Amino acid sequence: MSLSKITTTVGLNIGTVDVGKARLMFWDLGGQEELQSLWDKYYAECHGVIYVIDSTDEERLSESKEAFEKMVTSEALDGVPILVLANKQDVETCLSIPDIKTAFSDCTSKIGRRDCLTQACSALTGKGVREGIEWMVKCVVRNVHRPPRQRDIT
Ligand SMILES: Nc1nc2c(ncn2[C@@H]2O[C@H](COP(=O)(O)OP(=O)(O)OP(=O)(O)O)[C@@H](O)[C@H]2O)c(=O)[nH]1
Ligand SMILES: [Mg+2]
Repeated sequence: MSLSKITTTVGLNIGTVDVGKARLMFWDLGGQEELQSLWDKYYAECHGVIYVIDSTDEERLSESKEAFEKMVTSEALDGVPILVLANKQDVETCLSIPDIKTAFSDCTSKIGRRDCLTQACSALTGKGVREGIEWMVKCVVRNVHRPPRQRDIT
C-alpha cells in the first residue's frame, strides 16, 4: 500500500498475522490524544503491547512518554510484555534509540519485571519489524502471567 493512502486510525483496525506456530491478532488503536482514553478498554484481554513511537516527532515525544507511563502503570496490563517500536528510522534526521530511551527514562522503574524491548524500525522499508514481532511472540508464548490461548499456538 502506498504510504500516502495510510490515514490516522479513528476506529479500530484488526489484522491477523501468522508467525511460525503462532497466530497473532493485532488491534490497532489510534494514538491521537483524544483516543488515548480508549486504550485501557483493551488491556484486560491483550497478551502483548506494541507501542509505536514516531522517531521524527520530537514535539510529541513528551506526550508519548506521558501516554506510555500511564499505560505501563495500568494494573490491567501487569506482566504483559511491551515492544516499543521506534518507527521511521529511515528518516535521516530521526531521533536515535538512545535519544528516545533518555526521554523515556522516568518510565524504567515503572516497567517492572515484565519483558520490554525498544526496537528501531521502519514501517516504510520493513527494517526491524520482523525482529520486533519475533521477540514479542517468544515473550507471549512463555509468559506465565498471562498465557496465550492454546488455539493461537499450533
Ligand atoms: N518515512 C516514514 N514514514 C512513515 C513510516 N511509518 C509511517 N509513516 C508515515 O507516517 C504517517 C502516519 O502514519 P500512521 O500509520 O497514520 O501513524 P499512526 O501512528 O497509526 O497514527 P494514528 O493512527 O493517528 O495513531 C503516514 O503518512 C505514513 O505514511 C516510516 O517508517 N517511515
Ligand atoms: Mg494508526
